[in-house]
Amino acid sequence: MFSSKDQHSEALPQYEHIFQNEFLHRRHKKQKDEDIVICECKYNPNDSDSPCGERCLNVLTSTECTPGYCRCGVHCKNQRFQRCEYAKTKLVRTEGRGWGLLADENIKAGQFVIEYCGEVISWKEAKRRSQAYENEGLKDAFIISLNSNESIDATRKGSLARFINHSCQPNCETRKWNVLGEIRVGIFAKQDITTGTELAYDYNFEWYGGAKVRCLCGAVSCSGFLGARSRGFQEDTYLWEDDDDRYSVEKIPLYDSAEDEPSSKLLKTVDASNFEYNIPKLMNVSSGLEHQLDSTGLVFQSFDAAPMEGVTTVKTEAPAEIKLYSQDTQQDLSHNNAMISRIRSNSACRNYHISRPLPKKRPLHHTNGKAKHLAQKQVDAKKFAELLALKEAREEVLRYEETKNDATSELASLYNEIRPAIEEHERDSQDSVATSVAEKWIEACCLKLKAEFDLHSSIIRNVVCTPRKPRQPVNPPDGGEAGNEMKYLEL
Ligand SMILES: C[S@@+](CC[C@H](N)C(=O)[O-])C[C@H]1O[C@@H](n2cnc3c(N)ncnc32)[C@H](O)[C@@H]1O
Repeated sequence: MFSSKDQHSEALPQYEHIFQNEFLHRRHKKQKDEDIVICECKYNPNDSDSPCGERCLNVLTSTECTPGYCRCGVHCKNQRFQRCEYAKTKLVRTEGRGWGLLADENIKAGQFVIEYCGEVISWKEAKRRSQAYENEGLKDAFIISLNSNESIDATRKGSLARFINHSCQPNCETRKWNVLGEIRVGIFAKQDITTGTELAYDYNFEWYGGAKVRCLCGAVSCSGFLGARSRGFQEDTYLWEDDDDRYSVEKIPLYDSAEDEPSSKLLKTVDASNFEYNIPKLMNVSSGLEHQLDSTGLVFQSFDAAPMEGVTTVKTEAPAEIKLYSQDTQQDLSHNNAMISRIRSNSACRNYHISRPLPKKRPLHHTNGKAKHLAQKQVDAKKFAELLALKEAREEVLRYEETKNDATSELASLYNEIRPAIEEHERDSQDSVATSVAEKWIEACCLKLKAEFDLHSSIIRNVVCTPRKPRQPVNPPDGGEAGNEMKYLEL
C-alpha cells in the first residue's frame, strides 16, 4: 500500500503549514456575549467526564466552550479545535495516491483527529480557483465545502489534514463544529484505528468539478472515481488517469439508489426519531385516525404519513401532504423551512442525523378518479366542543385547544426572538445559526405539533365516543320564522 522507497526521497509538497483557517473575503467573526452558550458543567476531580465531557450541553450541540466563560476553566475538555488537540499522525508516500496520512498512535472511535485548515474563500472563488488549478496542471484537489457559500482551500495553506486521502469505506469522517462563532471542519475517527493505519474519509459530496480521478481506495464498494456521487461529477465528461492522461468518458457511472443521491437532495429530511435531545416524545398514533370531517373542512391523516412540521420535510416544492395543513400552519412551515435550511449546512454534525431520503409521497384520497379538494381551514375546537353533550368532554377539548394556542404563541415569540440572529447570519452570508438556537426552535416546533395532535385526537375521540347534543333548530340570522326554513347544526 505504501511506497517501499525512502519516504524522504520524494520532495515534500510545497505549501504553508497553518493551524487556523485564514479568511480571505471577510473577517473572522467576533463572538458577541449574547451568542456565547455557557454549559452547566462543573469541574469535579473525581469525575473525569465532569469538565465538559460527553454530557456537556455544548459538546452535544457540536459547539466548543468559550475560554473565560466556561466554569471548568483550564479543565474544560471541550476546546479541542482551539487548542489543536490533534491525534499523532505521520505523513507517508502511498502507491498511486500521492501522500497520505497515517495514525501514529491508536485512535478511539469518535476521537477528534485533526482540523481541516486552509483559506476560507467564497464559493465563487472556489470555482474559479478549482478551474485555475486544473489549468495549471495541479492534479491534487484540496478544496472542501464549508457551507453553501464558502469553501476551505488547503492548496497553498493548510494543516496536515490536507494529506488525508479518500476512501469509499473510510475510517474517518468530517464533522462541523461551531468554534467561537465560526464553523470549522474536523476530521473525526468513525471507528477505532490502530497505529500505522492510513486515515481516510469520503470525499464524495465535496467534489468541485474539473478533472476526474480514478479512485484507488481498494474498497469493495468503491464508486470508481473520486467524488463520483456528486452532482458536479455527473455533469462532467473528463477523466484524469493516474498517468495524467485525459480521456473523454462517454458514460460516467450514475448512481440511482437513494443513498447515492447528491447531498443536496439527501439533506431534505430530518429524521426526528433519531434526535438525541430531550424533545418530548410524540404520541403513538393508531391507524384508525384517517378520518375526514367534510363539513368542517377538517382532514386528519395518520401521523406517519404527514410531514412532521418544521422537522421532517424541507422541500422547496410543497409536497401534497403539506396541503393538509391550515394556512397559518403553512406559514409556520415556511419559517421552519428557512430555519432548517440554515441548520442543514451543518450536515456533518452528528446531532441532527439529517440523513433519510424524502418519504415517499402518499396518494391523496380520490373520489371518482379526481383528487379530492382538501380545504385548508383551522379546526374550530369551540364549535366541536359546543356539540358535545358531556361537560367533561367539552372541557377536555377546550383545554387542549388552550395548550395548542400557547404552543403556537410560544413558537411565534421564539421566531421574533431569534429573528435578529437569523438576519445577522444572512448579512454575513453564513449558512447556519447557532446550534442552541436551532435546538430551541425544533423543540418548540415539536411541542406545537404535539399540542395540535392532542387537540385533534381529543376531538375525534370525543366525537366518536361521547354523546352529542341533540340536533337543535336554529333560527335564521334575519330572525325569520323557524319552520320550513329551519336549519340544523350538523357535524
Ligand atoms: C486532499 S489531496 C490528498 C493528498 C494527496 N494525496 C497529496 O499527495 O497531496 C486529494 C488528492 O489526493 C489524490 N487521492 C486521494 N484519494 C485518492 C484515492 N482514493 N484514489 C486516487 N487518488 C486519490 C487525488 O489526486 C486527490 O485529488
